Amino acid sequence: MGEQQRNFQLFKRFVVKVGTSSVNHPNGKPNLCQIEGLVRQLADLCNQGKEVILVTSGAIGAGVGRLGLKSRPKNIPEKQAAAAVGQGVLMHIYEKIFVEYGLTVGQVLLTREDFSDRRRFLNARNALHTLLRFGVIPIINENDTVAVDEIKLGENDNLSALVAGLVDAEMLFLLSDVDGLYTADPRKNPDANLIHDVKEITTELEELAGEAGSMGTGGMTTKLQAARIAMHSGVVTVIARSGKKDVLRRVIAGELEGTVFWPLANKLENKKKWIAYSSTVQGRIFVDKGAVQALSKHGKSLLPSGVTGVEGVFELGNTVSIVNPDGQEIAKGLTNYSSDEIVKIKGAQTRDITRILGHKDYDEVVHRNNLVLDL
Ligand SMILES: Nc1ncnc2c1ncn2[C@@H]1O[C@H](COP(=O)(O)OP(=O)(O)O)[C@@H](O)[C@H]1O
Ligand SMILES: N[C@@H](CCC(=O)OP(=O)(O)O)C(=O)O
Repeated sequence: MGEQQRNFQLFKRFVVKVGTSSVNHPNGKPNLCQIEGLVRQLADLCNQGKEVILVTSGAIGAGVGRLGLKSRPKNIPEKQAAAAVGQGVLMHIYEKIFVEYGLTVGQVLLTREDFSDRRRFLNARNALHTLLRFGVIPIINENDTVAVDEIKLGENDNLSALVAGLVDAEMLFLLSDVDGLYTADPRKNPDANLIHDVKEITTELEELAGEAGSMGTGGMTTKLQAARIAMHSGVVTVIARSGKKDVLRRVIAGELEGTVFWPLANKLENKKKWIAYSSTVQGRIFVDKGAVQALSKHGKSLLPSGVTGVEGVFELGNTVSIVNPDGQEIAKGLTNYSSDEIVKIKGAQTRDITRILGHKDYDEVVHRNNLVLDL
């Protein structure tokens, strides 16, 4: 991607995420004008031969509206119930409007586990690719009715970035009730300025990101998390205002709209993308300074000799976090040995693994092909 070359017309596959604040009015009733405008734009992209995947929030909000609740529920069972009602309301509206444009939609409800379990991840990927092959527009939301806290993402920014990685999209839109990322929350600071381009998500930038408005969940914090995942996955991400007329067409044509997050030069290959952002970390492996050097500077695998400790209970093939002597995570990877085995072989030479464990399937605790640095 050329320097600041804002022209995305050649892109074929787009993930468009629309937040609660764009889909619902503050009372929870659907914002039909906004939904209609969005569907019209998505339909027009399809008419140009492009593929679109819609990630939509708003089920809980719509459930609140339909049930006539006074406010958004705080406890999980009520959120689950509101989502069960609201998801149907939402899909009914989308289906009705998309059909007017001659397009077919398919509902896909995902949970965290659909990403963290490699088999389910590949299943979801196959299903989505098949929907696209059939010319269907997948409409995705988190499966709020069954997703309890432990398996919940809780907001759709991260979900949409994982979906963009899952379907190998070229561009991710995070449509919200704000023009993009500002130097401060524009609701609280009217002098804040819009940032047009981001090439790296630094800690200074993260400090600019504030909380959600009255309806949304994640605010700018989760949008930056999503942008980081997308940047590492080679996906261009744009935060823009959903209510602006023809915003998708204008951004794609290269107009100076929203905040564009540019992908990093070295995008992660598929398996590493999954290790870094989708899989669930099951434990931590502590390493010494020499191992940090070997991994970070010389692209080596992690050998038992560099391991100083283990935390958590995990099995062969699980994802682990690799931690330096200062307690900072330096990498994630798939382990070749269980936590019990690593306790026994930590600090040992590879030639001693068989003597200690009675078997040796691998020299490396984590092979460099299954290791992701620069998270
Ligand atoms: N630095 C910032 N730049 C822009 N918006 C910000 C910033 N910090 C916090 N926000 C808030 O984030 C809100 C959008 O996030 P959120 O309410 O979660 O929307 P959505 O439902 O679209 O995901 C904006 O309305 C804004 O008030
Ligand atoms: N899955 C939830 C979305 C939660 C939420 O508020 O998300 P967002 O508006 O993207 O911050 C729903 O449909 O209500």
